Amino acid sequence: MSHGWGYGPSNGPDKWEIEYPIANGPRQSPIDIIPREAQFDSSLKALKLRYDPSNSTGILNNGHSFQVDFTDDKDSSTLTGGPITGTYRLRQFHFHWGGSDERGSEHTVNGIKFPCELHLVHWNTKYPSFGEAAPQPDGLAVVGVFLKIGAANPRLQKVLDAFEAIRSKGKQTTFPGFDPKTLLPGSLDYWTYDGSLTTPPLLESVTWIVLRDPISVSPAQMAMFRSLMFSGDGEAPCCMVDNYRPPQPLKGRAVRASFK
Ligand SMILES: O=C(O)Cc1ccc(OCc2ccccc2)cc1
Ligand SMILES: [Zn+2]
Repeated sequence: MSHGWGYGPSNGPDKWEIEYPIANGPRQSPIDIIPREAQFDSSLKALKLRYDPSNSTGILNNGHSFQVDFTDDKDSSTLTGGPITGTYRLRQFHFHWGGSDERGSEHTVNGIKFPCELHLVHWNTKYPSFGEAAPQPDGLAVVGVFLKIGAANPRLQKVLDAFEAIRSKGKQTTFPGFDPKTLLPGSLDYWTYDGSLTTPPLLESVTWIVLRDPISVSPAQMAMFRSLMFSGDGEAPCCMVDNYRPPQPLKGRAVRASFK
């Protein structure tokens, strides 16, 4: 039975290099973002995120996180502008979080961890599909949004309310009519750099677009994230927590800012 990667002591981020040597590659993610070392780039365009709620289809516990999937057979939910050229289509969004409020995000800012981080995954339509785009250096663009402890987030609650149907690995249910724009902060100011998937296969194909401003999440809502299970029904129960990869070496990469 394949051991499979995960976030535990025997299969976690420090072990991924064994099966995925690119883990030590030149453009790995996440990274620690140091704002005063980011270069303001006046040529960076504003992010344009146009999402059609009718494209949301389902929500799935994939054993590493949960994801909300979107139909991506048309240019109806897209990312344009920002640091990218052309049109990228929304494929799915998912989160990474910690076992307590002082950790959980993948990217950090001046070494500070947030309790949770949202990733909106888009693929470059110059390629015929997500699968063909995923290995290409300009194949994917992921928008990262930090979650910060504060007031309960009613828009996020719509996602959390689906959890009872996807408690354990492999469970999924329909999730129609959800607008991911409701999970974005008021400002779309961002940092951007060339990076990778933050989970195996760790492909170095992601243009990262990390929003400066967080959205809110309450402690009770964070507890709901932690009520999901890495484990499947009939397996030894294991709470889905700390499903984040720590920051990786920058290796000379530039981090650009869309704002002063
Ligand atoms: O947002 C992230 O964590 C990066 C990331 C983005 C997309 C993603 O999709 C799964 C996947 C992508 C390519 C090949 C196999 C599986 C997996 C990770
Ligand atoms: Zn992610």
